[in-house]
Amino acid sequence: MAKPVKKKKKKIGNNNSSGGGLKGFGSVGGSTKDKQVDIDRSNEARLFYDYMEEGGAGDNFSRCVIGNLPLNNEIKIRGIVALKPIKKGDTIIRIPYEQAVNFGQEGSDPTLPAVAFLKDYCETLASSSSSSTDEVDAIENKKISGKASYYQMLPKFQGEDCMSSTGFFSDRALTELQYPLIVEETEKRKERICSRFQSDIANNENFPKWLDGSPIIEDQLAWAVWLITSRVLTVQGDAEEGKSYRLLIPFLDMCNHDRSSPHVLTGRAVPGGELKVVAGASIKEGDAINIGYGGGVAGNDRFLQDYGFLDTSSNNAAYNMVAQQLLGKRRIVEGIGSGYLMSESDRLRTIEQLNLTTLEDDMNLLEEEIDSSIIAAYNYRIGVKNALSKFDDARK
Ligand SMILES: C[S@@+](CC[C@H](N)C(=O)[O-])C[C@H]1O[C@@H](n2cnc3c(N)ncnc32)[C@H](O)[C@@H]1O
Repeated sequence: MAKPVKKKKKKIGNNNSSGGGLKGFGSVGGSTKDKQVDIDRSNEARLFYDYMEEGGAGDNFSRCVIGNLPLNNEIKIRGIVALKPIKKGDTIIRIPYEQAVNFGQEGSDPTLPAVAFLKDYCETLASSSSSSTDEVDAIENKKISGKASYYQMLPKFQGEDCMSSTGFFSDRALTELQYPLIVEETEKRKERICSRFQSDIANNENFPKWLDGSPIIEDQLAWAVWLITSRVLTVQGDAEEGKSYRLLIPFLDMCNHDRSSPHVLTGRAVPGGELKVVAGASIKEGDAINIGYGGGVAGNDRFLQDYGFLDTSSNNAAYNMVAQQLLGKRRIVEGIGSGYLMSESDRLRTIEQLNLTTLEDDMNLLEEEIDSSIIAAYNYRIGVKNALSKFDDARK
């Protein structure tokens, strides 16, 4: 009897595949190389692509993949890169709603979704690698599968990325910002983390353990809060329901920020829905697929607290926004005083702090400094002072 012909499952990462699969793994053409993009060919990434394909999102990887992209002349960061030209108006990324992780309705306290995330993260990774607590071993032996393969791709606890947000700054680095409202909001967020940790985790014997079996510590909740503020998107639900939800959207959450990005985010948090990035301009092979964070209205006060980097795109627009707040010409977007103009007393005490050193002093201090948080603090106050002086010059 003839053997039944088995339908071969198309495997992502197979270099011979055309269309679907991960065409780019071995075959990205010249321009990607010219742009110095290293495509992520790790086992971890392949397992993640398999998971996405199983959930119906495999077509994305014929258009774009994860790579390390040059951010400026010095460093590269992980992001999404185009594998082929994409026309304006075409879909770049398309993720079924069912593959997103929904942390409930939008709200101003990030510790709530962070607790939900931390619980899911620990449970998902524990059940996936139950026979091994060693992450590397688990990946190499392909024990990581399903959603765990996505969680495995997230920036790690105590990794460099999260340490650059103000929640992880030393007291000295916070002081060096010369910006009291950031210091106060950071402290308020830390207090919230502390009380949420006590109420929902420390005294809850049913809360899952960390990956190595030890009880969860407060710093792990702080890391989860940073993951929420830096990666979760607020997406509207059903049009009639009128609610918005906080979604962690695999793959789409690997797009970096560029204020001038023309690409558009669309979609709804509804069963059967799709979350998309649509090309707002034509894309060339090797281009980074960036999106604009913070709805285009967030300044560097928010970027440093929520994402852990300073936005210098679009002629330092993110610094100009902070300067406009300080001059009473722009409302505060989020955090302390949200929705209002900065009070006169807050403006005065901030300007007083910024006047403690001159721009020249700051540039000299920056040159000597090696601590990355203090470097970020100096860069922040230099950026704000430069923006303030531009407005001053314009007034003269
Ligand atoms: C939504 S994630 C984007 C993907 C992320 N690079 C990754 O590897 O998972 C947001 C984080 O990426 C980094 N990031 C995004 N855009 C950036 C930019 N323009 N400059 C510096 N870091 C950026 C920051 O660490 C930020 O908190």
